[in-house]
Amino acid sequence: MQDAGHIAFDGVSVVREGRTVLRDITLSLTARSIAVVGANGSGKSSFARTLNGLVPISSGILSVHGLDPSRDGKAVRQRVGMVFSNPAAQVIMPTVREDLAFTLRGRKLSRDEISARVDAALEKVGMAGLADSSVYSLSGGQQQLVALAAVLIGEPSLIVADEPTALLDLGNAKAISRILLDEFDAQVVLVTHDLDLAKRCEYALCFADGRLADAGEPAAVVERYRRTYA
Ligand SMILES: Nc1ncnc2c1ncn2[C@@H]1O[C@H](COP(=O)(O)OP(=O)(O)OP(=O)(O)O)[C@@H](O)[C@H]1O
Repeated sequence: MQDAGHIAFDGVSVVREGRTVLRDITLSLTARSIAVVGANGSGKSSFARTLNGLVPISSGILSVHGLDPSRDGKAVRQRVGMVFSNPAAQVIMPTVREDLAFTLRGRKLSRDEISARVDAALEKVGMAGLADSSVYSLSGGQQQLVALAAVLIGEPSLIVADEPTALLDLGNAKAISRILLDEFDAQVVLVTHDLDLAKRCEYALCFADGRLADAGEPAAVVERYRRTYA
């Protein structure tokens, strides 16, 4: 597709419950990995959620890989995978295998194809041995790996991860960030308060009070963000 890997905001604002939470955002993103940093309440999650239409924009024009999230909802949801901090809220079906297979509903795949894709996705996140386990018997970190596998299995062209490592121990946090930043070969938008993680992305955005306060090379953006609190 012509616009693969291209996210464009043109004068986008978002009003939630009468309050402007994103103001006049204009940017063009083609980097493979994009960190989103900023203070609590600065608009990072609202920004992330516009990308798959979870939060509708109120004005301006938004194009995500050539799609308009407010109009092409179904296509956008197939193409844009979301990962949040709370894994328990993301797993839907009782067993790991069922949960991953659920993502593929409506894709007209045979049972064998579904099974092969489930196994491959679990292999990618290092959970191959737990396919038939109950999701509820897993640790939070393992559940987050399942949630990520459930996104990967849909072969999205963009993953939007909102604080995906916030509740995880160091080992699981490293596993999630390695998969997202080193192994996944499409685009990633990563909202994070972990500034070292942000620096590992190719590009960074910093929000302040609903405005795009800074954008550019991650180490420089992080350093300027740190200085605002010095
Ligand atoms: N569902 C909602 N309805 C109305 N306003 C909301 C809603 N969710 C968030 N907001 C408001 O939007 C503003 C931006 O919130 P958002 O969650 O986007 O910020 P954030 O930068 O992700 O914050 P944090 O780092 O705390 O997660 C805040 O003022 C918040 O109160």
